Amino acid sequence: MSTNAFAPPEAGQHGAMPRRRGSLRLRLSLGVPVLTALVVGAIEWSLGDLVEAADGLTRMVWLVLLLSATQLLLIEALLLWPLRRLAAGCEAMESVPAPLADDEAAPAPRLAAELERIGHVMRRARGSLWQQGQAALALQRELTQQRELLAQAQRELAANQRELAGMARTDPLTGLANLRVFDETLRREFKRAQRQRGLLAIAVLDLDEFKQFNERHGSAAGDAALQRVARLLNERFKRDTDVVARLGGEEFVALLPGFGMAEAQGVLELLREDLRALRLPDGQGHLTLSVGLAAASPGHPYLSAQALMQAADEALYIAKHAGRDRLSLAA
Ligand SMILES: Nc1nc2c(ncn2[C@@H]2O[C@H](COP(=O)(O)OP(=O)(O)OP(=O)(O)O)[C@@H](O)[C@H]2O)c(=O)[nH]1
Repeated sequence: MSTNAFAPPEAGQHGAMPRRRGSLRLRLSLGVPVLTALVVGAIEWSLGDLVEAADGLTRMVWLVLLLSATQLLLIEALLLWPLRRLAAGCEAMESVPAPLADDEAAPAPRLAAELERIGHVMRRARGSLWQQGQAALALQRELTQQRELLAQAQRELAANQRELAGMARTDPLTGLANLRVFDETLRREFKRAQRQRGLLAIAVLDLDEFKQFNERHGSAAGDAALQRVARLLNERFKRDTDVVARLGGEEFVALLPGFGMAEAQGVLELLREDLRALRLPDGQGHLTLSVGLAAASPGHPYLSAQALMQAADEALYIAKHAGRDRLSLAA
């Protein structure tokens, strides 16, 4: 039996097992009587005279002893010895295999090559993982940049929306409220004045002969002049309730809640003085204003906001036709 209990079975060994079991049975059933008879015969033949001389009982005892000894030997040889080998084999299979001796380590070169191959695959896998990690980091950086760009775009969009909303309510050249805002405010303040039996004045202001100014000094100078007049208006009408707007071209309007004709007239005269004092660039001379003023009060009511506005417009028309650079009061 091999010392290596884990050695693979030799070819055909499994197939031979049933035959070996059959052979054992044959040996036990046929071999034992036959061999016993042969052994007894041989002994009787070799001890012939001695056996012949013995009496019947002694001969019988002798034969029984011989048979028993022979059968014991045969059972030992044919049955017990194979069983012992089998038991030894099973014990060897259950025990821990002994380490391979150096001369038994034949697969070492193959094992080393396999380990080398596995190491190579693991190094490649590690390199691939590192590359994927780098790619993920680059993607993360890109994502952060895109987020910053998106946040920047959102800020710009919000600013643009505010600007657009502002543009919808303001005159782009002067920054004053536009006609739409003025109309809303006029309707609101007129109703309030009616409700509270308060005062409400409207002044329509128009620069005189601005066409000539543009022709002499250019439209850029005209734009700058319009901006300076707008600043004067803002400075002069600076109460929270005052609203100054550009109606278009060189025409402006001031809505003065709580002011009657006298108060509004006083402020407008100051404004005309401001304009006279305004220093324009060399050679541009000075600007003058024509103003039409109308005021609603409990003693002088108007039917509607439009009627009040129309009265101020008519007063302006009178001021223009009276020679310009003056303030005209609505009747
Ligand atoms: N530079 C500049 N000029 C403008 C603007 N809007 C209108 N104007 C000019 O203002 C002038 C207005 O001319 P008119 O309506 O005849 O009025 P005016 O010359 O002031 O004459 P009166 O009002 O009768 O005194 C025109 O020449 C327009 O081109 C603007 O935003 N910028």
